[in-house]
Amino acid sequence: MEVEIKDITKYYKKHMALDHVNLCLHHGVYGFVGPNGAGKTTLINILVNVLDPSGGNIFYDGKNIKDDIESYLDQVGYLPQYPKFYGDFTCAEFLKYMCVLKDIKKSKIASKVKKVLQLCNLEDVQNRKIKEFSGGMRQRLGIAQAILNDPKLLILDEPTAGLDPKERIRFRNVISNLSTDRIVILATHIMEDVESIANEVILIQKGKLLGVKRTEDMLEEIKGKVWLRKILQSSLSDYENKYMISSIIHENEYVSIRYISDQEETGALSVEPKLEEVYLYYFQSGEHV
Ligand SMILES: Nc1ncnc2c1ncn2[C@@H]1O[C@H](COP(=O)(O)OP(=O)(O)OP(=O)(O)O)[C@@H](O)[C@H]1O
Repeated sequence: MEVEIKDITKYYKKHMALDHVNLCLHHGVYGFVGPNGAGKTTLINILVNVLDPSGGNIFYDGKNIKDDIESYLDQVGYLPQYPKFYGDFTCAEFLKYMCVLKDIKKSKIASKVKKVLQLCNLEDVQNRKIKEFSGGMRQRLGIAQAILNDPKLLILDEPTAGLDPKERIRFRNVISNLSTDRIVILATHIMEDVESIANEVILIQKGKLLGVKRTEDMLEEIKGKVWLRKILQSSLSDYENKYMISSIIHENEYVSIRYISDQEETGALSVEPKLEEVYLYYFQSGEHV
């Protein structure tokens, strides 16, 4: 299984939202990461055929998706950034309805719905109306509808935004269990999610692909560049002007800061980097990719 994104550009009027993006994806979970407005949703909308690119092509297993868009879309599952549901449907009714829209054979609907309810931990609430669902339950329902057709390419646009930690972990586990033998693209700003489930990270900024990196390689790259130091409150602004600061904890007249510096920082403690700090390192200046 291979998805190849070849030379994709997208203009919104004169604004270039994607600038000759080239990318080749194989099975596994990819974190799709970049600042607001980087072009993630635009590329996703092109991948799910909601938008046409201004230039370039997408190939699925070597075939241009435009040559047989129906067969390609049969392989795609998609959870949009802001999914809409019919609140008066029960969870199970909604999934059955989605099966019909997805053209799933009538004889298979009951077993498909049962399977996704189980995978997404929704069995207990299958007969409740969606309007009564919490944010986490809605997101799991969003995944459930996206995997009804057992897609080989599963695309999730910011699926854990707004979820509490327990629901996020639950959601991450669901995604991990789905990741064998398919491509999962997870667009997110939550680096903790990327760290715990993605094998590789696609980095995008201002419409340009910066690279595809393994999470452990990214962490390795900034090893020895993250520092912890206790400073006086009064010198905080100097540090803020000079460094990328990833955390600030106030303790009376002192502040504990974690910050990123390429230089050896005498008097500061070198600490294990977090993926959030990698994000800062890559995107604050854009120089490091
Ligand atoms: N329909 C549109 N018309 C005009 N410009 C658009 C449209 N959709 C997106 N853009 C612009 O294209 C660029 C990429 O937007 P996009 O939504 O793809 O970014 P994103 O990485 O998904 O951002 P976020 O993380 O905030 O969701 C931005 O500059 C945005 O303002």
